[in-house]
Amino acid sequence: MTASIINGKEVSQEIRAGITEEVKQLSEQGVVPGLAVVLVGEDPASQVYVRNKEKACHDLGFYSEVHRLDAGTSQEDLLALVDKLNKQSSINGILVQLPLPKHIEEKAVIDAIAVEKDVDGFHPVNVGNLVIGDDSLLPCTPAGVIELIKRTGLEMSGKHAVVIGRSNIVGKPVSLLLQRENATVTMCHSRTANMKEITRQADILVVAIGRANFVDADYVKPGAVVIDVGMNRLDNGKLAGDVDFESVKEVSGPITPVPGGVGPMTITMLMQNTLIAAKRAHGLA
Ligand SMILES: Nc1nc2c(c(=O)[nH]1)N[C@@H](CN(C=O)c1ccc(C(=O)N[C@@H](CCC(=O)O)C(=O)O)cc1)CN2
Repeated sequence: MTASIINGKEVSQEIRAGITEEVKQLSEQGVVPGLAVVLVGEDPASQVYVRNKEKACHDLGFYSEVHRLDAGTSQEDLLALVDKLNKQSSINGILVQLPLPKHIEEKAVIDAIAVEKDVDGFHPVNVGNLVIGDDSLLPCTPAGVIELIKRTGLEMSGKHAVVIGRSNIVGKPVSLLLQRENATVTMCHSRTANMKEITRQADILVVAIGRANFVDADYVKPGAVVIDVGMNRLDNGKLAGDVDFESVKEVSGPITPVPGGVGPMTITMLMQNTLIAAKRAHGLA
């Protein structure tokens, strides 16, 4: 039997409809959420993502600023801009598009963003709050993964979730968020022995290993929910996930495609975080 497909675009639209409503209500109190996006250099994919963020702000009624800086911009100048945005009251969220050019230290820039404006959820204080279970701005892609699993109707509590990948921006935070939902979580990575034996026990399988079509049907327990966070650009220009969708969908339960699965959720959760940050800034959350 072929699995049902989890449509990330549709879920995004539903969430955005809710955000639009909240923005309308906030505007009656004179509050407009504001997002600043900073892009350094001309990476083509980053340019597309930044344009999409700008469009999302426009569509949802947010105030937005996009700062496009030369590839040769110094770290000092970038930090000065972040400092200025930290102090700007019309800005509730600051996002520095990654990757940055090699001469700029990513960590120095992330650490410089005010914790309450860190709508990427990458600042060490937000990461620490996530670890100890305190309120924090959640990283967008992992938050999107949890939202998509919820939409399948599967109760995560007590289920075995296996996460393939241990990156700071996806694997680690996703595993923490799954634990928060009371799932029993196992993490696998490039050095895991007998990976298939472990993944075949998963009721929920989240794949974020960065290798095109790595997971095939042999890795998957029949009926398991499969979430593919991979985005690999192939030599033919096409986008492939970390999951071999055609093979896996024959055995799995609900499954996300690439494109059209987790990807669209990333920008939507960013907008959600900016809304939360704006409400907190005005004592409304
Ligand atoms: N500061 C940040 N930088 C980067 C992040 C991030 O969350 N914060 N994530 C990625 C890029 N990204 C958003 O910035 C992003 C990636 C992919 C998508 C998306 O909608 N993907 C589509 C396919 C798009 C395509 O065809 O290329 C999909 O999967 O359907 C949105 C946002 C790295 N940098």
